[in-house]
Amino acid sequence: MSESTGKPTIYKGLVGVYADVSAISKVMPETNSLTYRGYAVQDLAENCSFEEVAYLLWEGELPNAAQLAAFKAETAAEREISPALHRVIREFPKDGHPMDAIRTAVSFMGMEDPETADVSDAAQRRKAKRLFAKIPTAIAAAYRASKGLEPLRPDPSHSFAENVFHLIQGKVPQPEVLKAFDVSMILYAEHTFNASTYTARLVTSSGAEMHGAITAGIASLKGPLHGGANEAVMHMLKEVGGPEQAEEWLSTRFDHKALVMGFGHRVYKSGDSRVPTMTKYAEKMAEVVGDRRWMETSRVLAAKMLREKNIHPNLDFPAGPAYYLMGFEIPLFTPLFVAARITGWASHVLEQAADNRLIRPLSWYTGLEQRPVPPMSAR
Ligand SMILES: CC(=O)SCCNC(=O)CCNC(=O)[C@H](O)C(C)(C)COP(=O)(O)OP(=O)(O)OC[C@H]1O[C@@H](n2cnc3c(N)ncnc32)[C@H](O)[C@@H]1OP(=O)(O)O
Ligand SMILES: O=C([O-])CC(=O)C(=O)O
Repeated sequence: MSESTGKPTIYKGLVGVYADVSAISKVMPETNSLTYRGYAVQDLAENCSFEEVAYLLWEGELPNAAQLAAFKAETAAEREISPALHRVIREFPKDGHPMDAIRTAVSFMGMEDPETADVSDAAQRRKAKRLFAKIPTAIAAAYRASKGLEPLRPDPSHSFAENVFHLIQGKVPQPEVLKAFDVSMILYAEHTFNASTYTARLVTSSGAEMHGAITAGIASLKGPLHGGANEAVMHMLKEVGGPEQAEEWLSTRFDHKALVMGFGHRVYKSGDSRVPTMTKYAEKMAEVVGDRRWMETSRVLAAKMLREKNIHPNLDFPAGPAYYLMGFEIPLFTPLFVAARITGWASHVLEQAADNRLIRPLSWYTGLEQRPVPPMSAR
C-alpha cells in the first residue's frame, strides 16, 4: 500500500509474482535453462521419447522398460474417440479454427468420461491419460472433417509420434521427421506457470475436474501472445517471402512499432532454453525437405532482432517452420502444442489439487463512486 496515494502495488500481468510452489519444472533465465523433474530439457529431448517424458512429468521419475511398456500399452488402448464425438465433430463449422475444435472436443470428452465428476487423484490421473491418448485422434478427426475426409482409426502399435502423422497425414514419415516431431513434443510439454498452465491451475483451485481445467488451458493457449504464436510465425515467414526481403520487412515492422511474432518472453530475457534444440531439428527438417528458405529467413530476422532490439526468439519461432516442413498445415500448429502441453497441464492440475487453496486475488476499484439508481424516466 502506497502511503501517499493509499493505493496498493498492482502487479499488472502478475509480473515477477511467485503465485505458488511447484516441483514439476524449473526455468532458470539466468542460465537460459529448463529442467523437468530435475532433468535438463535438452537431454530429455535428445535421449528420450515423448512417452517417457509424459511419464516423468506425471510420476516424477523416468520409467524403466517395463513401466514404459505398460504406459504405452495403456495409453495406446485409449486412443479411439466415441462415435458420439465423431458425430459432433462432423457438425463443426468447416471453417472453424482447429483450436476451437479441440477445445470443444475436450469439453465433450469431459461430459462422456466415465469418471467425469471424480476428482480423486487416481481418477484425475486416469482422465489425464485418456486425454493424452485421445487428443491427437480428435485433432485429426476435426481436421479431416473440415476437408470432407473420413477420419482414420488410431493404430495402437504406433508410437505417439507415428500415430499423430498417421491420423493427420495418413502416412508415417521417415525416422528423422519422427524424431524432430518427438523433440518438439518434449520441448512443448511443460513450462512452469505460463498463461495456459496457470489457467488450468486456477480452474482446478475451485474444485473443478480435469477436463474443465484442460478446456480452459486450451482456450488460453490459443492466444497469439502464447501458443498461437507458432502459427503466427509461419504466417509471418510466408509474408516476408524469403531471406532477401527479411531485413527490409523487419525495418517496416520496427517503424510501425509492431510485435514480431516468435520473439520475446516473459521469463527469459537473454534466450529461451529450448530454442537451440528446436532450431537444430528445424534445420534437419529443412535438409530432409530440401527447402532452406524458411530457416534462412528466420536466421536473418533473428540476427536483426538481436542486433537492433536485443530481443531473442522463443520456442514458437523454430517450431513454426519445423511443423511446416513436416507437412502440417498452419492452423494445426497450436493444436499440436496442445497434444504436447496436456502432459504439463495435467501435472499442474494434480499438483494444485494435492495442496489446494482457492485462487482469488483482489482488484483495486477505479470505477465510479456509489450513486443512486435513477428511475427509468430520468435516464
Ligand atoms: C510458447 C510461448 O507462449 S512463448 C511466447 C510466444 N508469444 C510471442 O511470440 C508473441 C510475441 N511476443 C510478445 O508479445 C511478448 O514478448 C510476450 C507476450 C511473449 C512477453 O511479454 P512481456 O513479458 O509483457 O514483455 P514486454 O512487453 O515487457 O517486453 C519488453 C519490451 O520488449 C518489446 N517486445 C517484447 N516482445 C516483442 C516482440 N515480439 N516484438 C517486438 N517487441 C517486443 C516490448 O514491446 C517492450 O518494449 P518497451 O519496453 O519499449 O515497451
Ligand atoms: O512460459 C511462458 O510464459 C510461455 C512459454 O514459453 C510456454 O508456455 O512454453
